[in-house]
Amino acid sequence: MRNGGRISAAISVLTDVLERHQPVKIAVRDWGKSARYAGSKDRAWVSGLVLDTLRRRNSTAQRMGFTDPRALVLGTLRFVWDWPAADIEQACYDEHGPTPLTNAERDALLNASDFAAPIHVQGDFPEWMTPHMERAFGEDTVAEAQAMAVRADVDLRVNALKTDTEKAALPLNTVRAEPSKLLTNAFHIPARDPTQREDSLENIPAFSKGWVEVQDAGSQIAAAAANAKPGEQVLDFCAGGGGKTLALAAPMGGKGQIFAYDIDSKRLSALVPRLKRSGTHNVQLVHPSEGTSLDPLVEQMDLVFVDAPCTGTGTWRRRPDSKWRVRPNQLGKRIEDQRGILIDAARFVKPGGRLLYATCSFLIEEDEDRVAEFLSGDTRFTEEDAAEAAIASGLLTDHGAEIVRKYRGPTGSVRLTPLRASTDGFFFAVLRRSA
Ligand SMILES: C[S@@+](CC[C@H](N)C(=O)[O-])C[C@H]1O[C@@H](n2cnc3c(N)ncnc32)[C@H](O)[C@@H]1O
Repeated sequence: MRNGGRISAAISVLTDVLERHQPVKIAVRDWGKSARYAGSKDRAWVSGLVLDTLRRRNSTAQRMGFTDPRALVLGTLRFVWDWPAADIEQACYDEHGPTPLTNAERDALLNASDFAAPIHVQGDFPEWMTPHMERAFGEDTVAEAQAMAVRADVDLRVNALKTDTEKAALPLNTVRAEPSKLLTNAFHIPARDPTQREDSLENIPAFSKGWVEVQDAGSQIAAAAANAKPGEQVLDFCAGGGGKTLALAAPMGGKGQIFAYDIDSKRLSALVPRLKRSGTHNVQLVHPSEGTSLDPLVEQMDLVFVDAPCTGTGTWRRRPDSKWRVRPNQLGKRIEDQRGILIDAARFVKPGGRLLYATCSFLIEEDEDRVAEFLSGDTRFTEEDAAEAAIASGLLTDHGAEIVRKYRGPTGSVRLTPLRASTDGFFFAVLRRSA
């Protein structure tokens, strides 16, 4: 496809996302079905342009003076992809390209000067979130938010059940993976350019052999802070697709037991092939819909891991559409969920055991507030130093240790962000039940 046709496709996909509230993946898939002539490179290009447009939606709208999908896509080409205005004008004359630029659009594209704007525009986040963002980040709000408005890097966790970092390094050369700066058992791949054709990570042999798993370094560090040990009894209470389950299983070396539970049984099914690929044999799935029950596990667990459902604000780099979908009432609903889940999950911790609370949200309302409220209602638990717990796993590099100590809050929990650590936004706290 010529670029003009791709730009038209991006405008139509973005219209579906913004006006019909379709997730980007679905909207691109639907467009791909109707555009049989489009190859995988075209789909990556269109999807990349739509995602970048969503990442910088507010600031691009401000520069363009319009908020419609066409203005946003054209503005992204100019202000995010750095296309000269003349190239955008030219692409409009390609076969299937968008209609020619209006004078107002041309003026906006030619005027690339800096602009003064409120912080939700500078930081490209929904206006209603301003007080929440400022509560979490204070004067760093714009810088933190801007670091969430770029493409995400990709991290790979080396699966100790199958290989080690040294052996995994060679086959990972093909995907430009570099050793992680934060973790000794991980690799880091700089954000991919959607205009370049690159191998899908899931097609590389190291992935299909179960040597590596795609997992953000923030998520890996939260799992490290749980310090799951061989022989322990572990409950992954919100196991979902099992990212944390697998990361907890690796240091256990097949000894002990992990119970993977999720209220949504369907989500657990994604875990089955992942367990097989990773060579993990000590995980039992607990499906609420199949009548299996957690009751026998009450007060029996050395470790209960709560990867709580949340607004997912920490993943805005990867899922920029979710940034514009989050609403105050959803935040309220998530807080209610987190409150109930913490109380429920705590029942399974044995005396002396630990409860790890994690979210992929940077909102204090979903993080520190929830931990503080839980602790005030259950005085058997006290908070420990989550940074030192992560370091004790032996999985952090010196730099990783420095980062978790630097971003440890006054009560011991840790919040990582793209700006602070080049990770997703991730929060984790370690709570210990008295013996
Ligand atoms: C952040 S996701 C978990 C991601 C997963 N741990 C991973 O690493 O891939 C949160 C999960 O909590 C589950 N959940 C929501 N409410 C729950 C509840 N009351 N009890 C248990 N799980 C719940 C959701 O179905 C969702 O899969």
